[in-house]
This record gives sequence, C-alpha cells and structure tokens, in this order.
Amino acid sequence: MTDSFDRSLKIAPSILAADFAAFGAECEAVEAQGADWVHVDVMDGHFVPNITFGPAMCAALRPHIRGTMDVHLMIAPVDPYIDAFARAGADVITAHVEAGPHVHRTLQAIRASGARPGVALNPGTPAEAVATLLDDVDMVCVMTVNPGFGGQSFLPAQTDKIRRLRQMIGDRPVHIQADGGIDPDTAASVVAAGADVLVAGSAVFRGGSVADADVYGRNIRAIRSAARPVS
Ligand SMILES: O=C(CO)[C@@H](O)[C@H](O)COP(=O)(O)O
Repeated sequence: MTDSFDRSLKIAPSILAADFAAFGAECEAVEAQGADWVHVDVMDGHFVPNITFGPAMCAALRPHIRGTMDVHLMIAPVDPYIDAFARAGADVITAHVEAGPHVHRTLQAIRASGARPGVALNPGTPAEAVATLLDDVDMVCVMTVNPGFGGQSFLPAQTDKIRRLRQMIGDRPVHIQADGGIDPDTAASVVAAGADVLVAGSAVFRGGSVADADVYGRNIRAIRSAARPVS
C-alpha cells in the first residue's frame, strides 16, 4: 500500500477536471505540485448520470501515482467490482451508502480486498445514515455537490452535515472528505466543520496544464492556505 493516511489536511485533486488525453502525466504533475492524494471518480451512467473510468483506467494510472489513489465509486451495484479496483491498485475505495442494498457487506468486502473503505453520502442523505457504519470505515465522504459532474457550485448546507459527522465520529480514526465545489472560498468552512480531506477538481486544474503545471501548485497552495485556520 502506498497511501498516506495520517490526520494532516489532504488535498486530493479530482482527475475529472484533468486533460483526458494525458491522465498519467496529469497525475504526476499534481503530485509534483503538492497534491497529497489523487482522486479518481468512477461513474457508471446508472447510479449517476455520467460515465467515466473503470478498473483498467485505475491500473493504467497506478504507475503514475506515487501516493494515495483514492477511488470514489459512483456505481451500483458495487460489490462485483471491488476486487477489480483493489487489484488495480486503489488505496482507498469509497462506496455510496445509497448504492445499497447491503452497504455493510460492501465495506467489509473493501476491507478484505486490502483497500481502505470509505462511505459516501449524497447531499440529500442525512449524517445518521452512516451512524452504524463508523466502526467499519476509514473515511466518510460528504458530497458537497450532487454527484455526477465536476464544476458545480458548493452546497453550503452540507457543512452542518460535516459538523454533525465529526461529532458522531468522536475519537475514531476516521477522515471526513468534502467532495465537490471546493475552492479557496469554500475550503475554510468545511475544514472548520471537521473535514480533513478536500477533493478539488476545477479549482486545482483550472488555468494550468502539464506544460504549465506551476499553476496547479499555486492552486493547491491557495486551497491549503485558505483551509488553514488563522492562528
Ligand atoms: O465526485 C465528484 C462529482 O461527482 C467530484 O469529485 C467532482 O469531480 C469535484 O470536482 P469540482 O467540483 O472540484 O470541479
């Protein structure tokens, strides 16, 4: 396993906003520019209204990601594909609580595969939906947009859900990931509420390219410094 899972703030660029013709180089570029994890959004055109990548893409990306490959499954069903994503080298595999029907079994299967299990909640799903799962996950992903597309506006009501989840998690070693619409303007509120992994697509890749990767570094630093509480 290549992941870094300590409690420091993680910035996880979503490659949904990268150049689709250059994914390997894009992963290398964001890591070189300070990304902590690389976030891979897997969509099936059924659970969400968009289609993206499968396990073969993750396997192809693996040699280009030195650190944590964070795979977010927006698919249903989940269980038939877990081992394929684990074999492809996913360090973290997150499944949606809404993907059903047996999410606890799904999380056990992710753990058994050797990956770290995460559970994601859509904006319309209350924090309490994962209350009985908190001993079985390493991360809760709070969707701060409706899943399916990058470039959407942050939903501020999700900040209260993050706060509630942080209370519910207590002293368990469980990350809270905020996913969607994260930029220097929204990062501080989710981190203050208790998030410690920030997924950002547009706000990292905007304005840059593999050939002009310094922009990625500036964008990542802008999110990180906005997220840091002023002391
Ligand atoms: O999972 C999703 C969308 O379904 C997210 O990971 C977005 O892809 C993040 O992109 P931005 O909102 O930062 O552009």
